[in-house]
Amino acid sequence: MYAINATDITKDYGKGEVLHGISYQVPTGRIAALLGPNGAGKTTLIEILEGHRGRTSGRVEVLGLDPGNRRDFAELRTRMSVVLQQTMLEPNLSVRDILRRHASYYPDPLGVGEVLEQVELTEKRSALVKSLSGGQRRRLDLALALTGRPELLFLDEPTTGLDPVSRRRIRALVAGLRDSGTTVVLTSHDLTEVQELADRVDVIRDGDFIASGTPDELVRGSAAFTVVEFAEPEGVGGRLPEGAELVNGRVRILTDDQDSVVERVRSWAEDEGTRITGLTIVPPTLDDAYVAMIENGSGGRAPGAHGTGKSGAAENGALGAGKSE
Ligand SMILES: Nc1ncnc2c1ncn2[C@@H]1O[C@H](COP(=O)(O)OP(=O)(O)OP(=O)(O)O)[C@@H](O)[C@H]1O
Repeated sequence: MYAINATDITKDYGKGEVLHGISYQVPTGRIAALLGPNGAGKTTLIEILEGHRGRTSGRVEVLGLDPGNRRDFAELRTRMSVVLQQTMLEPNLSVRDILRRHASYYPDPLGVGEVLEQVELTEKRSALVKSLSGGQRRRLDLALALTGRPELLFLDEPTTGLDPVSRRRIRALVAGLRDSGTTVVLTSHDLTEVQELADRVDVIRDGDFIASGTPDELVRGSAAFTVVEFAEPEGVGGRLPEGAELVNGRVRILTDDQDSVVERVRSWAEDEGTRITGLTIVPPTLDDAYVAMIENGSGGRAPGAHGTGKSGAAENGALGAGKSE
């Protein structure tokens, strides 16, 4: 079952296509992250899915409804929520009043107490909106989005500007939503957050998908390397293992096969009659993989983990985005 099933979407604002016949699927109850550089087409796609922007061509089903159809859109508004990066709220209303008013727009809203508890803002229920801190304000945005018990939630940079504790709380909240069956579409430039939360990631560039998969699949399939490092051994006269470089007193080797590098380093040390100390092995992160992907184009080391447009989506069961023929 897909919460979102969009095929062959094109968008032309009048100066040529910015989305080139792309397809995008999000299974129900998953957290899907949409990544891409500035101007890639993320907002355009998301707004088409939300029904806030028309498409030039293609088919879109969101919760089984067409957001481009006026009647379907009216129903969708009661079943999905959007949390934008910045929201305008009346500064002189209290948290409680703003939530009460918002609840009146939905057929079966959560109670104000319940939703405040969910976002851990209960102690601020009587506070005015203008008196909230940035993190508290972000939690109020989420509370508003959750009030209508959405089946689908679009979240734009949910934790930007928050302190680490607030960030962790919001991430836990989002993960909890998924666990209770809500589908979440996340746009974030914080790839640690994406790696932690997302069940699947789709990367868009210049209006086409260039990679799709789980965070692990994208990391494994990328051109990003594991970094093997150890302290520069004494008494080796500046000699280093093959492929190594010296960086700030540490010997560094970049590899996509850490086991054979570690083996090679061990036998090198034996031959040199020295000991390896301070060995660290740091696997690539989604951040590394993403940067490699954007800088190198769509090429990767593991075919099938990602690919261009249609092939990436079609060949791997975990994948969902691509360009349809
Ligand atoms: N209203 C508009 N009129 C004309 N062109 C637009 C409009 N909105 C977006 N575009 C163009 O469409 C392309 C995709 O823009 P979009 O905002 O979807 O990218 P994005 O991936 O969300 O970027 P960012 O990360 O910077 O927000 C860009 O070339 C942009 O200039």
